[in-house]
Amino acid sequence: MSPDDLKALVRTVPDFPAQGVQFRDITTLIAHGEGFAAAVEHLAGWAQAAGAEAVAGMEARGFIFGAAVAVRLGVGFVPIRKRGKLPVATIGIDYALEYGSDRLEMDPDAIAPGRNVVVIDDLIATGGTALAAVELLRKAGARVDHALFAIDLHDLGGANRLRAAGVAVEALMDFAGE
Ligand SMILES: O=P(O)(O)OC[C@H]1O[C@H](OP(=O)(O)OP(=O)(O)O)[C@H](O)[C@@H]1O
Ligand SMILES: Nc1ncnc2[nH]cnc12
Repeated sequence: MSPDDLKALVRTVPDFPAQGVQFRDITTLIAHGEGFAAAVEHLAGWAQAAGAEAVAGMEARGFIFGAAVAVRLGVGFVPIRKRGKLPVATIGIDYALEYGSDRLEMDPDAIAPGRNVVVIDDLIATGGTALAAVELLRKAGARVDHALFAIDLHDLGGANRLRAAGVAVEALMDFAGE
């Protein structure tokens, strides 16, 4: 399936979770077996070309694509969690979202220092989540040079913010970001 075919599988829900936000919903994409597999295959190709030694994904939607790509490549998966979920001492960072703010945490033992980790999420909007994940992984000693997304809301500038932080960015689909 081409990226245009995949784009047609994404549902747009107006005014969720706040007035004026066009929510780009992957539920309909991942419900489609062939579409989900094709999206994972595209992302896995990029992750392999980036030399991924591990994949990191952000709770919750980043787990869906990130874990699938990790299994596809036969590498480990690093879960970047929302606040208060991990049973051990964590490193954490507060960050702003298109529609609110939150905190990401990770177990510093989840990745060996020096490992080449590729960050994967369903979507990049402002880039706040992905930048926080990159910062956390780097704090844990990982090398983070690549981030991959199913969807880029390009008007919101997140991909360029990541590039300014030294991270190469690829996305399967572009959507207007309002
Ligand atoms: O580029 P940003 O402006 O940071 O926005 C993108 C993030 O927002 C969504 O997650 P959300 O925090 O809504 O959580 P969820 O995955 O649990 O639904 C999405 O899955 C990304 O992680
Ligand atoms: N517009 C949007 N649609 C879906 N997920 C998002 N995360 C941040 N902005 C989003």
